Amino acid sequence: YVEFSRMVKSLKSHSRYTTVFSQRSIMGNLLPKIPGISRGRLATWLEKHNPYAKAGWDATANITIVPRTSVTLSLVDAAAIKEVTASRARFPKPVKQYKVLSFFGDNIVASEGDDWKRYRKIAAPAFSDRNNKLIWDETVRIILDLFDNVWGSQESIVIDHALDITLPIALFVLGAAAFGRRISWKDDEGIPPNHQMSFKDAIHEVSMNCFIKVIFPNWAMGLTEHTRRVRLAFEELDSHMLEIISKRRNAEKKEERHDLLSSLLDASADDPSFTDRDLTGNIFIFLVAGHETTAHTLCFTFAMLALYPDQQEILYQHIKSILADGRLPTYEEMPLFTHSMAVFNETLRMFPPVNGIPKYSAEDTSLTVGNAAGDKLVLPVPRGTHIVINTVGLHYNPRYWKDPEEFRPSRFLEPDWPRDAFVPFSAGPRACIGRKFFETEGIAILTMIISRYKIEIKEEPQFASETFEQRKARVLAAKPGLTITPIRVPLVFKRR
Ligand code: HEM
Repeated sequence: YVEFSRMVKSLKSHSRYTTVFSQRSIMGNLLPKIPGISRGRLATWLEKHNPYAKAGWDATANITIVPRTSVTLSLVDAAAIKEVTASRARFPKPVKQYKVLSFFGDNIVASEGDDWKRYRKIAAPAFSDRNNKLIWDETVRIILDLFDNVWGSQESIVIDHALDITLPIALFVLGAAAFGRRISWKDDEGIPPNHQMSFKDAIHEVSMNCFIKVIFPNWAMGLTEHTRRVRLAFEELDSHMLEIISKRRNAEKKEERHDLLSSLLDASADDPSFTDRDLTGNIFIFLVAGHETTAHTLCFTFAMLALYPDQQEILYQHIKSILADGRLPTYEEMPLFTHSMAVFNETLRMFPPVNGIPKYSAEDTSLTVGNAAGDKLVLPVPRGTHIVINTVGLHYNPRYWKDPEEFRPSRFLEPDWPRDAFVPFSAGPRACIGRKFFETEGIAILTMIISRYKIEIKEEPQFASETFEQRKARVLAAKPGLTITPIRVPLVFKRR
């Protein structure tokens, strides 16, 4: 209580609001917006920069009572965010909040201090240029497989929800580039002896149902057929992973492989304290961290290009200028696809999958925040204060982004775009280690699809009379998930 009252006092007259439940509590995540009780799960996404404009400062404070009395400082000021992300010791990650992600073992995401340093050091070589080349080549193979063996000679392909293709694409790339296991669109692998599920089915079930494992304790997973299947998938993926590891360790002839698992195995060979559990924990976390984030970003990117055909045409013309003869793009050409990168950056600005990045203050300190008028305010930040980097509020902050509601990829082609005000991958030493992984697969996917197909929104009779704004709101509607989730993006891919 003493700590809490010190935190509240330190806010002096700074803008604050009180709710019973914090966003960190289960109820805070379940309840809708009820003034004084809960902010609602989608609050950060829906409110964007508005609460800060109203408060007159690019930081607001939320006083909460459950799970315990606390003050959460939410930031949309680029300089303050840079300071927080750069100072890992002063503003560490509240790892307790991530412990639920340790089902397969401790890992890089759910650790801090020396453990995290060790994991990061071992994981870093896995995200090398050689792995990026593998990601590119595997992505090209997966998209060609989609074109040839799923879409075939059809002139137009109707997809009821774009996630139906972006989730498998992201999963197949992870299967190949993280686990070294190729998965194809059509083939159904059989169930190997000693297993009740194939690797493909286990990895699919696990990645689609992570949130169930996060929410339900193990005993409750036995209650329904669906949760029992999810539990089985987790057990099966665990044993598939351990088998892959043991096969690689015991292989007589070591193949030269560049997938994440092989790199982790090589890098951990000199560290006897790095166990198989550390390996499964870290490989699994790449799946959690890299699947939904990538699939949702691809889905919103396709939706935006379909909603804004002029932007799609600019992108198509740029891709065509590089691949004039219709050939496949190569990894070496990746830096040339500047428009593809700009489209992704603009989508990640408008739809950052991770809406809030949590930190806390490990000492009594202060942060300087600004406002639209150019004033500065020094906010005392007592030890124990929770901090949230609000990526949505920052990305829609008009101090940094002109007309933030507009989809304008060209802003990322300007040499002086505000880099500190763009943090979809966080920043500083704990920034996303998979950023280049995503960019590599993303550019290969977008370039191949746009060079062959024109993306349009599916026309449906029941929506014939809607305005552009209504259509946009419908197509871009999102719900909460591990990351912000598009509800239904119906598209048509028309062969060019
Ligand atoms: C659009 C794609 C992606 C986005 C927007 C994204 C975003 C983020 C963010 C915001 C963080 C910081 C989280 C925090 O501090 O709580 C993070 C960390 C991380 N991401 Fe990503 N990510 C993406 C793709 C990937 C991929 C493809 C992988 C791996 C294959 C990956 C692996 C990781 C890992 C291991 C961390 C923890 C790093 C550490 O703590 O040292 N991410 N990501």
